Amino acid sequence: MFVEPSHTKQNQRTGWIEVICGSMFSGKTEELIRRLNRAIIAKQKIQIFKPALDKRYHTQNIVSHNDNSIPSTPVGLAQEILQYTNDCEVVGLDEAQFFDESVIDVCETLANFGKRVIVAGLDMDYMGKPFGCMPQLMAIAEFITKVHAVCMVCGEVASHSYRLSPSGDRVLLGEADLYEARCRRCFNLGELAEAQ
Ligand SMILES: Nc1ncnc2c1ncn2[C@@H]1O[C@H](COP(=O)(O)OP(=O)(O)O)[C@@H](O)[C@H]1O
Ligand SMILES: Cc1cn([C@H]2C[C@H](O)[C@@H](COP(=O)(O)O)O2)c(=O)[nH]c1=O
Ligand SMILES: [Zn+2]
Repeated sequence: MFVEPSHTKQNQRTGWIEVICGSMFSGKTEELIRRLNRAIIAKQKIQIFKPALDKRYHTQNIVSHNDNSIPSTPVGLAQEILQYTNDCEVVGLDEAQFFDESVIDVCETLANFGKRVIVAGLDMDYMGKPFGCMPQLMAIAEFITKVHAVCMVCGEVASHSYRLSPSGDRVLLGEADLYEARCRRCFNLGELAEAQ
């Protein structure tokens, strides 16, 4: 389990970036909420953001597949985050794969200002390709946690998000009606069957 480093000297604090990545249903949002709740217990000021396009479950809150939730601010552009984060110590971002590419500079700026930045997002899309700015965010992060789901076909460790619909759009919001967590083998077998 990830244990956060402590900010020791108030006036000499360094910031950092943490990335939580994995497939759908792997527990990214749960882990983000867990870390943010611990920051709240530690009496730190937090701000949480999600891309405005992600309106599943709730327009404001971040909600996990097992119904944990925490209030957030939806933003259209990543740059808007800088307007809300002046006096906070911890910044959380969910569904980071959907943010525009300025999210990389925004995270770096926040960390350079001494803030703890926790970013959760899908590392791969439904084709098994790196998703949005997640590779760049992982490159600049101090800490990366890859979480895993359970393969819905064989029960092994799942790293992939298998799309059950024929849509070829990269962005297709949905839940278990449209996606299944799968291990590498079951993901590849599914792709193969579709191609035949
Ligand atoms: N195939 C699966 N593997 C693991 N957890 C699953 C699966 N399907 C549903 N879940 C539920 O999803 C929860 C994780 O949800 P969440 O944190 O929202 O994941 P993510 O943000 O990675 O999509 C688990 O605690 C579990 O209750
Ligand atoms: C793989 C994949 C997913 N999406 C969408 C589906 C969901 O709305 C979110 C992921 O949510 P989660 O919290 O990680 O479960 O992303 C998509 O648009 N395109 C994809 O390729
Ligand atoms: Zn499998």
